[in-house]
Amino acid sequence: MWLEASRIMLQLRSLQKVRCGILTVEIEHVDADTLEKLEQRGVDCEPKASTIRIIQDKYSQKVHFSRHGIPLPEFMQIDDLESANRAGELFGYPLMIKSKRLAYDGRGNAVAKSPEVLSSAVTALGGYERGLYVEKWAPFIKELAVIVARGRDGSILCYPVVETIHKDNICHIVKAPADVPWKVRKLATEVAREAVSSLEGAGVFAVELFLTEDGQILLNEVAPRPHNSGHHTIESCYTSQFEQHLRAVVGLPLGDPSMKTPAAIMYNMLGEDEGERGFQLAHQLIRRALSIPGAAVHWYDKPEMRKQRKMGHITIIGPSMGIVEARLNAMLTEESLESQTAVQPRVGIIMGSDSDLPVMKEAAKILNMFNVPYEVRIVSAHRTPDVMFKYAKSASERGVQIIIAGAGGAAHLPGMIASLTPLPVIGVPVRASVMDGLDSLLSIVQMPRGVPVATVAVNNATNAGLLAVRMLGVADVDLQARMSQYQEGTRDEVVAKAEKLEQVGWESYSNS
Ligand SMILES: Nc1cncn1[C@@H]1O[C@H](COP(=O)(O)O)[C@@H](O)[C@H]1O
Repeated sequence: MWLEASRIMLQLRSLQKVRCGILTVEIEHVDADTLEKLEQRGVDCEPKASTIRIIQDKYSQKVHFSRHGIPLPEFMQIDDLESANRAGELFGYPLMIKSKRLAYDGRGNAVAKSPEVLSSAVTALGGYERGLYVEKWAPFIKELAVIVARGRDGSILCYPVVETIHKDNICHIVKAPADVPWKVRKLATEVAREAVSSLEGAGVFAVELFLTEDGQILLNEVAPRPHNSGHHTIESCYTSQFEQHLRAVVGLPLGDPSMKTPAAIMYNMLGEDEGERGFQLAHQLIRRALSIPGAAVHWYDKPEMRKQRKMGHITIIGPSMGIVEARLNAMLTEESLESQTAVQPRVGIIMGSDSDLPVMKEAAKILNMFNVPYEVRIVSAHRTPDVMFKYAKSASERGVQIIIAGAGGAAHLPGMIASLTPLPVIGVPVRASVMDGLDSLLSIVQMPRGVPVATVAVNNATNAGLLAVRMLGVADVDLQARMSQYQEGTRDEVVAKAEKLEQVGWESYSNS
């Protein structure tokens, strides 16, 4: 049974497009035979009554979640103008009016900015008969989403929290991971996990959330299926949401949901125009995407092109969010990628003054030797504190992975930089004109607990460069192999010198 299940899963995995609901495997381009086999193998191909109610009726979904104590915007059902007005008085305006059923991609939602426009907003949604409810306006600063996988045995795994950026109520861009503090990511994951734990069924669920200004996470809704906010996982995670869904439904162990690349952006290709013109515009974008590093194009091959219709998506992955954003801009603006990402340094070499350059250039020489891209800047903690602040804050976003900071005298630069960035900082005490560099050494090495600076010997920027290469080597097998080679080289040099000393004796060795 197990082998058969994995065989079916592998067969299904190779399919381009799989659409599933909870315990529903609705697969396009798959012969009835495979579906029959799934059923034979115990996969329910019909949704369960208890879960379908939650899927189809969003009001019931909200009632369900509020009963389970999941944080939600306040909501209530409206059946006529009287109850709608009552809701307006209770929640205030703007008031979010939602259709209970068939609401997706911005459809089935309307905003009433004042009591006067309540009726027209309701009419636009198809009237009270359609089944409506209202929600208190959630003053969110970001929309987040978490794909949660739940196995047949109830095991649960969460994908990284993403930020979804909407345009005209339609998902436009998904950024993975979301640029929010760690504690917000943790809270969002907890809320998503709780919401899915309260449901029945196996599969992947997309949990859409609001982040409010005061750091609260509110649940917006749960889509019980693979979702647009999880498309990036195809390229960016060890297990894509589609494979995960099949694993969950078939009853196999869930796969690793973590990201295998530091950053990803999913861009939805929406129809820009009707018909042929729309196809031409989409194909121009695809052409540009094909020249962008890390970009993967997914075209859904829908027969008809309509304005604002999702026709496909493009996922771009890369070593940092800043770099992925630059790639996206290059794709959308037709500017050359070089002008957007002229330098993609992995190491930043900074120093307090140009007088430090004769020492600090040795770090650059090492990075040259190992072909590690770097940038060199003069940033003074005392003379240009604002530049220092900006540099430290933007470094990680721009793809810098390690900062080597050198300074002399009251050498506060490495420590201050370390306090402003989560990146590792290597400090180089530069010997200034007095005290033989002891002042610089102590200023850099005596950091308070909680803010580490890896301090090398006075004036030894060579070691700072080598340490940076070793750090990068942890996740770069090529670089690590080259480091071993370098170490062998230094060893051979010493052995050769020792042999020579033995052969010629110390006197002629010192004179040579
Ligand atoms: N501590 C400090 C703050 N800003 C610059 N420095 C350091 O002061 C020393 C002397 O700098 P200058 O030669 O520009 O006077 C340099 O080592 C430089 O890193």
